[in-house]
Amino acid sequence: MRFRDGPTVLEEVSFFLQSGSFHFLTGPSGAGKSTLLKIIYLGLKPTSGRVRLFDRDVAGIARAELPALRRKIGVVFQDFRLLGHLSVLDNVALPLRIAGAKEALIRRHVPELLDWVGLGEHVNALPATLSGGQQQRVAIARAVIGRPKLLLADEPTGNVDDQIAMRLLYLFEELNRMGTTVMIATHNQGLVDRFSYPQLHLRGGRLIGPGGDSAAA
Ligand SMILES: Nc1ncnc2c1ncn2[C@@H]1O[C@H](COP(=O)(O)OP(=O)(O)OP(=O)(O)O)[C@@H](O)[C@H]1O
Repeated sequence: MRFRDGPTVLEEVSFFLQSGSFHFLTGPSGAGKSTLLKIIYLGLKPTSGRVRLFDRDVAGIARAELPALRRKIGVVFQDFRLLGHLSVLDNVALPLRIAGAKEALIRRHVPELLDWVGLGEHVNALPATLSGGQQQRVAIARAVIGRPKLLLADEPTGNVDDQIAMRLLYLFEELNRMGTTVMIATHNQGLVDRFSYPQLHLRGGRLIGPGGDSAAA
């Protein structure tokens, strides 16, 4: 993967995420973690190579199919991408509303989840009135509320203290137990080491597996 005339950012990155698996994507800042997540989310087209998503070669996917495919993916970007004119509750409810969920279910589940991520007192707030760490948790709640097939989270604990970071990891574990494939990009090695999930480690644009071998998972 290259950006215009820049250097190669990802090279010979090859791996397979088993459905229902949980992986950490680690590596130093600038290693290409965000770029890889964006490629998986089909937000970036790699300059070479092939991507298969949900057993389909993405090269054969029509642009019109992308929204439906992306709805199967919960994603937490580093810039959160919250809708500024909607309350916290309405931001988090969005995937459920798009999926046609009943309002009564939304009113029950969304506040419950917001409570779990420590935002129970902010359900009616607008995102701009929250701190960065709080906005990040809104983005996380929105990513998990619809129980996606795949969860991609980019530094989801980057702006919170240790206690909340563990709570968020438990949330991802719970989602994984219910069948979601999870991939968490982070350079918080201390947090990663508290869990025994496999790590895909990016260094110099290449993937180093748990045993130090190139690629494969
Ligand atoms: N849109 C872009 N245009 C040009 N270069 C880019 C672009 N996006 C990323 N890069 C470059 O690609 C490399 C990898 O960036 P990326 O954001 O994927 O790293 P990262 O591992 O996620 O880093 P961090 O942990 O700091 O978020 C960096 O050298 C970055 O400058």
